[in-house]
Amino acid sequence: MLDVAVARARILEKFSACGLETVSLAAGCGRVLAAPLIARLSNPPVSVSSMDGYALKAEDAQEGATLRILGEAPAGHPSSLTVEKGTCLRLFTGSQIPTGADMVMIQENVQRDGEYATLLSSGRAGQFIRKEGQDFRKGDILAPAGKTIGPRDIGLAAAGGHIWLPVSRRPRIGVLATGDEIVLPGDPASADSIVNSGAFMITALLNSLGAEAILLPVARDNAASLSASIGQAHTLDLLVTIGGASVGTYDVVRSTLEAHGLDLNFWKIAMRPGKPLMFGQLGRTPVIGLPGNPVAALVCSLVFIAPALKKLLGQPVPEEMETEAALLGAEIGQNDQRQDFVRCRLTPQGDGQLPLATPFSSQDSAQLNIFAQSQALLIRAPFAAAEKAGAPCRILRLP
Ligand SMILES: Nc1nc2c(c(=O)[nH]1)N[C@H]1C(S)=C(S)[C@@H](COP(=O)(O)OP(=O)(O)OC[C@H]3O[C@@H](n4cnc5c(N)ncnc54)[C@H](O)[C@@H]3O)O[C@H]1N2
Ligand code: MOO
Repeated sequence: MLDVAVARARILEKFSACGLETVSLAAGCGRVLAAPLIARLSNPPVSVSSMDGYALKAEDAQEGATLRILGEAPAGHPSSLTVEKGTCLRLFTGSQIPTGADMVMIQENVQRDGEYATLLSSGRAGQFIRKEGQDFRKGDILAPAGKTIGPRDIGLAAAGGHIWLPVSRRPRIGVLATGDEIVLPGDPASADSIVNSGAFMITALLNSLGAEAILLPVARDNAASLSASIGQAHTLDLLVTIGGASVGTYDVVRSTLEAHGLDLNFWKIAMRPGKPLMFGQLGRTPVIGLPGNPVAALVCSLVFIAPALKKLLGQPVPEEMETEAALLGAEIGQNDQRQDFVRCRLTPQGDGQLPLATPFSSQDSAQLNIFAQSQALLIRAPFAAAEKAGAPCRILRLP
């Protein structure tokens, strides 16, 4: 059985960026930038006031000084007047700073009497002025290629004068559940039916990570039924099958894929859950065969498909799986030859201490309830020795 890190590397080397498209700013949130975002404007484009008040010269800003008010300039209505010594201009938050002025006195510190303003405090040059380009300047890099665009990036892009964004195309990933016993959620079910939780869970995960996951119709455990969906593989960036990957008489996924020309890269890895994982290439489309047990299917998706998806999106992928440090919340026995991904609770600890990772007593790979309550997977290397509570360990946080 193949080592998990080797399997991950063999999968990742077969993936590369799947292409670009242009989307409107309004549709950009959650997408991945395909080129650096360069500011087309400065922000603010001119120096503006950050308060409601009066623009004046710092040399006049002495407590008790009385200045003549030249007029007013609301935001969006700049004044052509020049502030000379002994004068000021009424303005508001966002108003352009008029020529000649180099500071703003807030209105709370001004007593107005008709055309005259008496200062109730002193001030200094630059006070309450947002200088032109203070936030960013035309030509600055606002966000690098590969960044997932969030709501704050949308604001930044808008302020930088962008209405169209170059983004990575959302990779099309077909998710194909297989099995005679599989029914759709809500469908009439007999006592021996199993609801297709797997495909819905994987589709949700992949969509949340930036893919366009396509829930394919459930295929039955026969070549004819599987062939209908396998025939669509060339339209996809990745085909993911669920179930039928093990050694049972009705596990026909691999043989049917091979009949369609699958170039098998590997089958079976030293991982729990996830032993029957399969990987190969059908023409130009990579195919990942996930185990049927839904927990195994999702754990394999996190470990193998999530980084492959990053590559399809043109994002950098660390060479090794990204794990975090934690402490064991309970003692744990010696591991066997499979790298273990143990469902556990995470308990935060105070004083900058690492969280405690406590395994659930049942680790059955069909138990979705325990899986949903788990916050992390405790990772145990093949043949890891027994450990006492409090020992350092590595975890993978669950989304
Ligand atoms: N003799 C052996 N038996 C098994 C082995 C083995 O090495 N030797 N491996 C076990 C392991 S590990 C796993 S994991 C399972 C995976 O087998 P398959 O990938 O062939 O999956 P199925 O047999 O089709 O299904 C397993 C289980 O999961 C249910 N299932 C399938 N698809 C879905 C879905 N979309 N949503 C929810 N549940 C699903 C299915 O009904 C079965 O109960 O094999 C072990 N056996
Ligand atoms: O992949 Mo299986 O879930 O190891 O039991």
